Amino acid sequence: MSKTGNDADATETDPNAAENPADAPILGGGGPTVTAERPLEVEGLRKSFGGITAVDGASFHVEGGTLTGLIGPNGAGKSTTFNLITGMLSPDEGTVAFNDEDITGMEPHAIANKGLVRTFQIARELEDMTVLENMMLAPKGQRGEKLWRSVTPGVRDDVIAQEEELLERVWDVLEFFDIDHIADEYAGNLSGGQRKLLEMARALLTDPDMLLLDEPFAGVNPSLEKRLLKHIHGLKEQGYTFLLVEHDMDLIMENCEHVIVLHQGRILTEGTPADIKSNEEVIEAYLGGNV
Ligand SMILES: Nc1ncnc2c1ncn2[C@@H]1O[C@H](COP(=O)(O)OP(=O)(O)OP(=O)(O)O)[C@@H](O)[C@H]1O
Repeated sequence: MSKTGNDADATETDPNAAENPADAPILGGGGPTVTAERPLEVEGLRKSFGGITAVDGASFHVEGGTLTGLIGPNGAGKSTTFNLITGMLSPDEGTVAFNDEDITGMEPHAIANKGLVRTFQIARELEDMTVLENMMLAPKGQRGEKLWRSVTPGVRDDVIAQEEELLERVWDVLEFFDIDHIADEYAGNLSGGQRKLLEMARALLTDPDMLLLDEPFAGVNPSLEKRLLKHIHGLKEQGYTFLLVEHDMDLIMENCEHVIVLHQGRILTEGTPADIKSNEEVIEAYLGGNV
């Protein structure tokens, strides 16, 4: 696989994108370190903003090694729930446990260090850096921070060895996402879909056990969407756990094994895609909502 060239659009049209998850690639040397049977357990989560109760006593869990969908009409509380889980917001009530540890109210970086990671849009200031530079910065302040912290000051060989180790891992992840050939491209020049791949690659570099994906397919063309899904299924096969917020109902129904429905801050119901599709309450919530 070439590590040179600036064909920024090459990843947009991959005729070889696998449709069968069994054909999905496997990331060498990766895999989650700890995965509890139920890595994520949310209990009685509540959050109000002034008079608006965004999350109103939500309880649910996510099984390890699954792709679980979190859906609901606009304003149902999905983003707020993500923010409460990842420490961006503190709940008024309730608890969040990750890998059997109470992480309620912890700082976002502490939660990421534990292996619960959310994908983030590439910040404006990172757009002037290349894909490779973006990747090299990714572990700092997140889970890979331990790699940097453990460097003894003044011991140059250690620093070099650790940088080499990081670089090797970076190339592994870039190759896994098929974006190694645009490593020298500025992040600001990437297409919407390529950014999404880079965002996920950065998140993966932090050695997560579980990834929270907030509309990862927004603005992504169908062929790249297929590729992103292929990667997600490949990672799932390796034991990674995913919680996905997504408005495209067909995509959720075709790809998630379990679906949780939020409505007005509460869990309306949960089950297999087939259960959810035929659930009258869900249909009503969506018809009443502004989907
Ligand atoms: N910071 C905030 N201040 C005030 N109200 C907020 C705030 N964040 C969310 N809300 C309100 O809380 C409710 C839930 O919002 P949230 O964004 O969590 O829903 P959502 O399911 O993610 O919606 P969407 O699908 O439209 O993104 C909405 O009524 C929203 O207006």
